[in-house]
Amino acid sequence: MTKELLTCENVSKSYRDGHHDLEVLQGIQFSLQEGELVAIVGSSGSGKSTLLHCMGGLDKPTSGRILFRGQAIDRLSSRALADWRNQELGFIYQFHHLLPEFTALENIAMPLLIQGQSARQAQQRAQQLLERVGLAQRGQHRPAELSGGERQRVAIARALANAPALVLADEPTGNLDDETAQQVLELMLELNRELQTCFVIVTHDQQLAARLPTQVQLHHGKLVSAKQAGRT
Ligand SMILES: Nc1ncnc2c1ncn2[C@@H]1O[C@H](COP(=O)(O)OP(=O)(O)OP(=O)(O)O)[C@@H](O)[C@H]1O
Repeated sequence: MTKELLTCENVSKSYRDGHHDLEVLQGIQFSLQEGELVAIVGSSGSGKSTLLHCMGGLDKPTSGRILFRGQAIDRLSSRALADWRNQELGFIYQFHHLLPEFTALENIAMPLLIQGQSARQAQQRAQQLLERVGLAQRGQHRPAELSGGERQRVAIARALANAPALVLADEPTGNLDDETAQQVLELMLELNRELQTCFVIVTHDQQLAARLPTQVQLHHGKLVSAKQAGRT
């Protein structure tokens, strides 16, 4: 049986633009199930990143609610929101956002240290994750010493460090050549199956989106379709 993980309930977001309100998201309504794999697609400026940021509690809807396992995240104090993000969410960005002065291993261990794990525990977990993403021998390299694909693998490992229920990825392959993008996508598909972690992947790439079982399409801030493979 599927269980609801996150629900966008009539989510709208607008920004003040001089004397006008710029409506970036309008009445978005959909639910993610535990362990689901979803693409958010739409042309540039359609509101994909804004929606992802609202889902991750990095931005607040102007109206509507985001519920995580039934609890409205906008009701959380900023401290509770930060704890929620730490425990339940992982983020992957187009540009890896790894800390340049730290090694791959240290970058992955960082969220665990912040959570209060011992250095030894954090290192062990980081090493396991490095092995899982195929970079067992690269732990001591700094981001500048890794290829673009390797950096994204480290970013994926870091996003999974806390064993989150939900990973939000904003154009995770947008900066990679086609072959590397395919490999990085395959890795995310495998990890979704293995760990039952829900992945939401924002992408411009229709071919990549077609590999995912569910696609949510935005057009000018409105949800125009939510397609599920194998369902009508
Ligand atoms: N902080 C902000 N203040 C004002 N306008 C904003 C802000 N953030 C986003 N916007 C506007 O909201 C709209 C949607 O932006 P968003 O980044 O969500 O789109 P996107 O679909 O992710 O685009 P892209 O694919 O190019 O990254 C754009 O018109 C953008 O200019």
